Amino acid sequence: MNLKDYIRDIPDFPQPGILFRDITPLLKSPEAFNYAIEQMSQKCQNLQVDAIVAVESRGFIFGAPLACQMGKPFIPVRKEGKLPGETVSVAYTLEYGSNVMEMHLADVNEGDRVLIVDDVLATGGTLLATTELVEKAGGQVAGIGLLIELEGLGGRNVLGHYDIFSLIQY
Ligand SMILES: O=P(O)(O)OC[C@H]1O[C@H](OP(=O)(O)OP(=O)(O)O)[C@H](O)[C@@H]1O
Ligand SMILES: Nc1ncnc2[nH]cnc12
Repeated sequence: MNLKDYIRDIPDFPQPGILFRDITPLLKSPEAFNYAIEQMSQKCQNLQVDAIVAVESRGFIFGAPLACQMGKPFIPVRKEGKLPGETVSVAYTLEYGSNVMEMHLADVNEGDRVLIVDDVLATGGTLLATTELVEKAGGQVAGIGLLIELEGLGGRNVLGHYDIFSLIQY
């Protein structure tokens, strides 16, 4: 199965100059979607993961089924103002904007090994901010799992020493 066949390129979305990698064709194929989750699960088998953290909203699409498949807790990172409990928060920039994200402080136990999941790594701003949230809450980043890595945008350099895997590279 070639997962790239299920990604659609949309030029100039959401802004002029951005080549948007659209995952919706993959989501419409149960075979491709299931294959992607299985591949992610296999790639993190040796990471000794205690919990999965994923970023609203496209990160949830991959993080939640992966957590179910691995039998691990799912912890949502949400955009500002959505989580009702005590949160840790961080401001960040991404390829086409800036934002604030939050996570419930009590969702991560001290020393937990957390796998962070998202659909796309572009500049790395979103994932770097997510690593900060996990570490502020007392967790350790066991690894970062992605469907797509946009290699030309240098996200991997921003994320330095973390263990990163991706299923599709451009
Ligand atoms: O590496 P970066 O430059 O930070 O970009 C990657 C992020 O951009 C997208 O999220 P977006 O904020 O567009 O939100 P969405 O998931 O709600 O569509 C994508 O889902 C990643 O989280
Ligand atoms: N080029 C891109 N395509 C899809 N999602 C993205 N998130 C950040 N950059 C992106």
